[in-house]
Amino acid sequence: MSAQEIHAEATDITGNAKKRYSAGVLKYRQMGYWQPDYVPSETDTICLFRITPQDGVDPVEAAAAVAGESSTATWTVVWTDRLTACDSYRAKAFRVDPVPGTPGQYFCWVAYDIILFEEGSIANITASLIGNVFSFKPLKAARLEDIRMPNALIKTFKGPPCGLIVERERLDKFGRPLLGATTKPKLGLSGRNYGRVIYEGLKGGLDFMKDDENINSQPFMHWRDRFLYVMEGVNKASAATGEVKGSYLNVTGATMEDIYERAEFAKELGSVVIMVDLIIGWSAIQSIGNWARKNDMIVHMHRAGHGTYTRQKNHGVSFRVMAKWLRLAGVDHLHTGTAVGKLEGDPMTVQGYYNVCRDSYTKQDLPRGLFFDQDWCDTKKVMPVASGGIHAGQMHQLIDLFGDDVILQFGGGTIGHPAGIQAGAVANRVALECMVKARNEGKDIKNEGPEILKKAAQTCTPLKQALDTWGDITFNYTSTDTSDFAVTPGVSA
Ligand SMILES: O=C(COP(=O)(O)O)[C@H](O)[C@H](O)COP(=O)(O)O
Ligand SMILES: [Mg+2]
Repeated sequence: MSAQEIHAEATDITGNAKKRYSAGVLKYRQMGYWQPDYVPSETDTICLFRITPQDGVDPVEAAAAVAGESSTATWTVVWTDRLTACDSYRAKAFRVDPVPGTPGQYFCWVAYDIILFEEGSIANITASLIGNVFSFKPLKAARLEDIRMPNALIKTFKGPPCGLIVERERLDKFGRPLLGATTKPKLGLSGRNYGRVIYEGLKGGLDFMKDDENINSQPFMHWRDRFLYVMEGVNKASAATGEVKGSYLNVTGATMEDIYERAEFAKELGSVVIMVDLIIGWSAIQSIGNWARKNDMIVHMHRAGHGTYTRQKNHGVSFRVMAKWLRLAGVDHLHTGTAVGKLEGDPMTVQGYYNVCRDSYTKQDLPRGLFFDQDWCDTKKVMPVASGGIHAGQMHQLIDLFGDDVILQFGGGTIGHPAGIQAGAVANRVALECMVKARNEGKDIKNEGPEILKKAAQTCTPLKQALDTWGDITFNYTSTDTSDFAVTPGVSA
């Protein structure tokens, strides 16, 4: 059946109210969820889903079902639709294209009226867009690839409590990426030993230290102990270096009451930053964002667990969508990948996540996985965090890929240094500063980077030791999540 025939059939049925609302089962496209002539309005949200229909299921009907199940539909006609402005409330699938080079998969575009979403609530948006529809039997798999949210919806969110511009002002650090490190081992250190690691890292030249994702309040170190020793380390290092220093105190806990109690104590101790993990959930993230806004606190967001649903290309949600929602929900830092480190990340796809965090206006950029223009309406910018298996020997690649507005975090790549933690931090700071200087002088750091590092190492033993230890370490594996398009139509590569 051609698109015109499908459209004619749907119009015929929707035009005939008796037939449309007679009890029984109709195809989703006959119920009005497929409208190939629909032109999305300025206030619509547009989603791009990648769908894999079951064998024998018509892709157009599958797309209509996605629109139906993520908005108003159920499996059969219900007369109560007629008690509503159902023509507006229905989401509309309006375009279906085969995924290039991937038989059996289709991209489908679905438009949602603004009336469908509660203002300022990511929980509500996700309940529709990545809710029941992902378990729908006629689909083998589905993935929310990208989303365009209208200005009217964007303006209902408060966004990052601090934002990257104000963060730099509070820290008094400009013109270079910030440096951090995740404390290792992840679990098991006592409070006093933990505080020592914090001091060493900051004193050696890092701007931030960081709690790991799974450290909360275990028997080996209760949270108050951790906070007290960490802040002792932060204060001593600030005094010794004359720089503002911070350590992301992980306030993640079992309940919102625990989270608030930990955040209040972090504030009382004078910390500039707290941390939460994605696993606390959307409502908790928005709540801690509100708390941070009131208390002038930077919120660091770790994203542990996202790979369970963002990594596979055929099912789940793209991290670019998660990044858009997290920016609106209200976080200041967001782990967005390294491309060169130990964890999943195709360089172009990862750059797409960075753009979503830092753009004032995101332009369509298919090679980076960005399907839509997105106006951020002056929502503050999120500081992206590159972390996971990176070391000083990759400094040129990291700066070339991500620029200055990024936090580069070397956990093992600081604490595993053969001459100790301070030496690890010195190596990273010297590698960073020599690379920024070279770039500012107009050097081609992408190609000359290894030489620039080698030269700096002649007068910096810790950097020499870092390069000798890790210089050859790479993680060259095929990425799972890559773009389906080499170039954006109309834009030369
Ligand atoms: O502990 C680390 C990194 O430690 P190390 O520097 O020793 O590898 C973080 O949990 C990862 O960055 C998370 O991954 P992502 O940043 O991709 O969410
Ligand atoms: Mg970790």
